[in-house]
Amino acid sequence: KKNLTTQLANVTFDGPLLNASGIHCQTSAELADLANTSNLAGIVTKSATLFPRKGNENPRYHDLPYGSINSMGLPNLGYPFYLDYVQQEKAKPTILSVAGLSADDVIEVLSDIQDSKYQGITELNLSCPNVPGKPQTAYDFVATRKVLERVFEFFTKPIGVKLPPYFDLVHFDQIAAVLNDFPITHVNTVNSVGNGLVVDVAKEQVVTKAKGGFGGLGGAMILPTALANVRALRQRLNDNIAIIGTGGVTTGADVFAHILCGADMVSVGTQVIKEGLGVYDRLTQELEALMTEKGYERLADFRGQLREL
Ligand SMILES: O=C1NC(=O)NC(C(=O)O)N1
Repeated sequence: KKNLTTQLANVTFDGPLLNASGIHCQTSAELADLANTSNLAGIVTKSATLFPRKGNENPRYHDLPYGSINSMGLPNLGYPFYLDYVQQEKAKPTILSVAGLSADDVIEVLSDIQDSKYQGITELNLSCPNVPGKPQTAYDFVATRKVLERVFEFFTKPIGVKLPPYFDLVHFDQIAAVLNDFPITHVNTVNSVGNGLVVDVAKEQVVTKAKGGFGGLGGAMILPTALANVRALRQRLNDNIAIIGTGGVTTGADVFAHILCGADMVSVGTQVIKEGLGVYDRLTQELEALMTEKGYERLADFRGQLREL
């Protein structure tokens, strides 16, 4: 057994693995499953909005050999349900994910969280690509600064942000310049790669209904993008901002790679859907075997130590 404990904000997790927000975390039953999942160190809730949402029409999730595409549209039970849940949850630490259809909605939800007894970590999802007509806020650096300025006028509890993937080094510089101005506890990078399109050649049609079939990409195919975002943000963000690496994890080596690029914790989404919650045991075993092979005892022995040529 290795020492896989990880610190995020004021919380100690007994391992590095989380569920990606949105995956098996929307209902009481799903959340209870997560509480009973070995080697899942913490629970991230489905991004919650001011009011409950049914989300987009089906089909809205499609599995692929190399990953997934989804166009869920933020289906959730409304933030009060999740705020109540995280104040009850005792089995393992939680990250309460929130999203807004407008900045005003975000402020209203976060005000209630600020006034609540919840002392855990909150995560502001600024990157959902699947609400028709709504932008991925974090692609707009001015809007992102504005909403964070409004948040930190009153919010004093631990809070991080869920980011979309960026693809231009200048954009890494720009988002880091915004985030470094705020007392956020972490960034969670990446959300799905927005607005991909999967074509069913046999049927000559798209595979998801909303937005003409455009949806967020996940799974193995986005690993290099996820690793680049973890690495680039680790190189640019203040040391006191932790990183949750998300995207493309299917093996223990992928978990190792995320941590090598600088991730403090790693979340898993698509692979949970493909393999089930037993995936956390497998990823942990594979990570520990790799650490043994390489002579590492703790995650800090190799975190952020990716070598250049
Ligand atoms: O932030 C999100 N990312 C996704 O890939 N899908 C969900 C969603 O559509 O609800 N939200």
